[in-house]
Amino acid sequence: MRLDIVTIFPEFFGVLDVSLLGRARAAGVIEVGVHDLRDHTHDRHRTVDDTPYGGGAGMVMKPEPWGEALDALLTPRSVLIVPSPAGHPFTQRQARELAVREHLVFACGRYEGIDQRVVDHYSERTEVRVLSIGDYVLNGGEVATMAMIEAIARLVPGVVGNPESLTEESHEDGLLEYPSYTKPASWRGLEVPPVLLSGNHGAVADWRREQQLARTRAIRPDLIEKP
Ligand SMILES: COc1cccc(Cn2ccc3ccc(-c4cc(N)[nH]n4)cc32)c1
Repeated sequence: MRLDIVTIFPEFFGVLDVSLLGRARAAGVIEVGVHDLRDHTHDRHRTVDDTPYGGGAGMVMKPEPWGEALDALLTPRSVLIVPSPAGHPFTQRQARELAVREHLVFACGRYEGIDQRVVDHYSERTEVRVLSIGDYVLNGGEVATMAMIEAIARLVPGVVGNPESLTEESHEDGLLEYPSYTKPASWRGLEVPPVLLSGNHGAVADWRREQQLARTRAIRPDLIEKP
């Protein structure tokens, strides 16, 4: 898999060399390119934003630098991912879908966002996903991109040491995960649920499923599909 990130803060992504992704890059499983949007400006001030048509507060990112930057990166097999508070929810299902794709290009906006014509233009000629990581507003797309890259990269074969650990996670089966315990069996008067010490694997599996359902009903009833 290749990831390309376009941003006005390329230094933000330096951490990708040390995280989980660092090992994946070292193993050649994932290639990452970080690109400064300002390299695609041609004025003395390297301008990437301007005032919004129709008035209003803040600034909007100009389409021309984005067009030049994305033309240089996108191929017909790419997926262009545009983080936005107005996007479709980024979910574990999205992460699974994107983890098997060949080339992801992340467009990290700032200010009040990117001129809409950029999404409109590329939607005509490639796959574009405008995605939100949650119902809150960040200052730009970089943090959202980092979160999505981590969620996606860990599902790419060869990135995580033990692939089995990926199957029993929250949201993998549509439910929240069960509570986990380790030694000591008793801590500050709190005991590990006895079933987990029983050695009865069937009873443990049943208990864990019950815990998943109870937790999901209590914390995220929206995840339980209505019959
Ligand atoms: C576009 O509308 C906006 C309105 C007010 C501020 C901003 C700031 N901003 C700029 C680019 C950008 C990209 C992503 C996000 C974002 C994503 C999520 N889940 N929250 N926030 C926020 C971004 C944008």
